Amino acid sequence: MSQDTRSRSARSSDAAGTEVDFVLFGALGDLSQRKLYPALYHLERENLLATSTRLLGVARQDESLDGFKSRVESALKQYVPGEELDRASLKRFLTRLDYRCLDATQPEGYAEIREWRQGAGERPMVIYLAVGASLYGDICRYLQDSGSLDERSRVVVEKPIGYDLESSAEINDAIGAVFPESRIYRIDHYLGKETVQNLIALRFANPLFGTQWNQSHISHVEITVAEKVGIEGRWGYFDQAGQLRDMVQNHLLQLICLIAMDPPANLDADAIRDEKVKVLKALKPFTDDMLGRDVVRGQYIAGTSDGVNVPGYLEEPDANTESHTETFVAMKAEVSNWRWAGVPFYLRTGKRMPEKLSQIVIHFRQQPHYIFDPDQRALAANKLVIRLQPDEGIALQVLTKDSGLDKGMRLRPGPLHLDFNSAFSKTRIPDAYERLLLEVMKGQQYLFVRRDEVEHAWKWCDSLINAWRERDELPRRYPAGSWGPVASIAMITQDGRSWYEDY
Ligand SMILES: NC(=O)C1=CN([C@@H]2O[C@H](COP(=O)(O)OP(=O)(O)OC[C@H]3O[C@@H](n4cnc5c(N)ncnc54)[C@H](OP(=O)(O)O)[C@@H]3O)[C@@H](O)[C@H]2O)C=CC1
Ligand SMILES: O=C1O[C@H](COP(=O)(O)O)[C@@H](O)[C@H](O)[C@H]1O
Repeated sequence: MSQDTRSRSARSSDAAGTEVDFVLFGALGDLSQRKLYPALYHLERENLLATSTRLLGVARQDESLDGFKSRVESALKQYVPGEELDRASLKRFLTRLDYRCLDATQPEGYAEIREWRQGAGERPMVIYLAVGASLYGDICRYLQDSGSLDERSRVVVEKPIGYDLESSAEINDAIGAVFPESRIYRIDHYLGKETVQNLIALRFANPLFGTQWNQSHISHVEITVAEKVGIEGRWGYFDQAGQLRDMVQNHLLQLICLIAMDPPANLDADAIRDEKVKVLKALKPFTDDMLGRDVVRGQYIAGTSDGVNVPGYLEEPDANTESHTETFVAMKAEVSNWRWAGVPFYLRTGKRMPEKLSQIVIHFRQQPHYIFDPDQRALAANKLVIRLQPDEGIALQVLTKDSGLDKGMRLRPGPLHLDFNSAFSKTRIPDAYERLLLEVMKGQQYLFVRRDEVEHAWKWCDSLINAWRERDELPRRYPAGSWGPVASIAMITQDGRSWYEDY
């Protein structure tokens, strides 16, 4: 028996307590194919799905059960690396599947779900809404009216919830009319990423950082979430959203929360979420004078990606040639509280950048009195680089003496580096959705976003969106394959700083 197989069978008991049935709305959509089936397959392979667990796929297309299974199998072949796709696990996974064609906006079809659940015994039902947020309210209501739910049913909803504070409140009200907050799981998949989880461990398990984590010791924080991809056939959705709603309102603000929050009293979901809400409330609202100076919007034009010519945003399939939607945003944010006053949080995120890179850089302040070579003064500060993807890891840049007889006391910056892949090479780093689905099955909410978090995040983003609208601010152009508009570099250099570039 290989070590891998042994460790998988050793874990088979872990599935205890996770018996659920999944009902997946949006079962033929992009998210299900690319993320949800691969994640569930991996849980299957790791023996983390209870034997009794079943999955009912729901979508509008008329599809036979065999047809559905073969579409799921194709998705797995496409999105799971060949060496991780084994026959036995695949077969087990496919036998769990069932499919119903129904239009979620029509109440009649929901009796099928109630019937499918008959005989499920004590297994709670997890309803995963991988459909547009405008359908969430109807689906919850019709599930309830059809008698498909009980007091253990849980609902998982995808981001973005709404378009602004008002629309998100309407959607949350509609979900909340059926499910209590304790059974609503709002996904932000960044919270399931390994290194994001590690932020909590790093900050609150290491006294070294605990004492340094404030404005007395940190000069500024950078967060870069660069995507190499463009719109990938999602123009219809993306053009209504833009990068601010698609990425900043959720993923980047969650990262700020985890960096900036005070230590929670314990690891309970609400203890963590209470602290995150305090950060969101402390975000300094945008004022008119900050717009030109501290915020840059961009939209990509044609350029190259890996040496191949790629179209601009306005030339993508389905594009509207008049669109002013941003595909890039950079900004200087501030958390106005005791711990962080005066510490800029520089954020940037965009599509069609030169590479896929998500990282946080914490820049520590320099020593109050400097005694080394004056030419090296700019080097003399520690940086903590937290790499979310690719190559998950954490590196602390420290200064040591350059070795050699002729070097005197010259400084050399170098990393104390923890590379997750080599340090923990026996363990595959699970995808965020695997962890999140597992937590839903266990009924644990600490990696999910509470309603007030979503709403405070919208409130802050709305202030910026309204300001853009009032000023009729157009996005600046940047070529695909570049790091965004030149103005995003000027935004940080005006403060005597630069984006960290040791990729
Ligand atoms: N794709 C992604 O990478 C991400 C997506 N999300 C969110 O996930 C959700 C799904 O996105 P995505 O998978 O991209 O969307 P797609 O458009 O690819 O898929 C939508 C799915 O919903 C089904 N559907 C639509 N309307 C109905 C209806 N009236 N009744 C029943 N089924 C319906 C479609 O069924 P049919 O095919 O039969 O029409 C299809 O299976 C959205 O909320 C999105 O914002 C969040 C993060 C990332
Ligand atoms: O939620 C979303 O995230 C993806 C980026 O996720 P990542 O895990 O690949 O960093 C983004 O492409 C998509 O537009 C957005 O909706």
